[in-house]
Amino acid sequence: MYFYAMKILVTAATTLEIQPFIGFLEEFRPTLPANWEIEVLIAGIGMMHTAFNLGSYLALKQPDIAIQGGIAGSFDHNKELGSLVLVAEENLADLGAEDNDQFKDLFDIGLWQPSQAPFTEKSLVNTFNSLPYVPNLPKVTGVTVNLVSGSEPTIARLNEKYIPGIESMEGAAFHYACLTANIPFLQIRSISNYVEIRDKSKWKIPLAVKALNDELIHTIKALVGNQ
Ligand SMILES: O=C(O)c1cccc(C(=O)CC[C@H]2O[C@@H](n3cnc4c(=O)[nH]cnc43)[C@H](O)[C@@H]2O)c1
Repeated sequence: MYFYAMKILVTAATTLEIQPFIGFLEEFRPTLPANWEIEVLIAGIGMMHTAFNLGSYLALKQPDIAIQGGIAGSFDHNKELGSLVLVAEENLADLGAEDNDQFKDLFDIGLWQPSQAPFTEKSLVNTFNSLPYVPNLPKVTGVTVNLVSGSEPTIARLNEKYIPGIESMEGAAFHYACLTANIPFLQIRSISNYVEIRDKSKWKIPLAVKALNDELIHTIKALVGNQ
């Protein structure tokens, strides 16, 4: 017998990334406990689309938990393509000013303060620790960019400044929206490629999508099971 209601949002940039999960949900939804809802939002690629679409959704629907799933680039070449990570904190890694050959973010140039809400010491940290289930995955720092990194100087700069595990184009917008709206969240990423000089032939998108979707399905089943 289930006594409480639960609304869960699963969001991704593209349909391609979570198509298998969408298929699973069609069959799983009728078996959900009464008063449970699981919805999918395809928010679009990049921070602008994610911030607007997710912000609008959260304001209207106010889910209890939000999960962002997506593929990502790994800075760590020891991580296998198709492996999964949980993003513990996010950084906006290309919002700022160029000072000759130096990049300065908005904290460096004093336009933002390191602990202004919802930041914790310059990062968008997932500070929620009361979710009923958290996947047991390696926790990493994410950087979010508008321009996918594909040159040695850029990769070196990001490694030095943020010590990131992964790079995406939406993670920081997701953390920002959920922290601001006070909605507990998880960002699960599956490694499709290494962050390196662009060579799309080396990307393993189907492998990463399969791993991501298996994990999303497992996470939803665990959340329902842990109610
Ligand atoms: O063709 C390209 O050069 C290209 C570059 C980045 C992403 C794509 C995609 O088709 C996927 C978009 C989606 O993937 C995430 N993603 C995956 N790997 C990376 C990365 O190394 N750096 C940043 N983002 C990445 C991203 O979140 C996008 O939503 C094609």
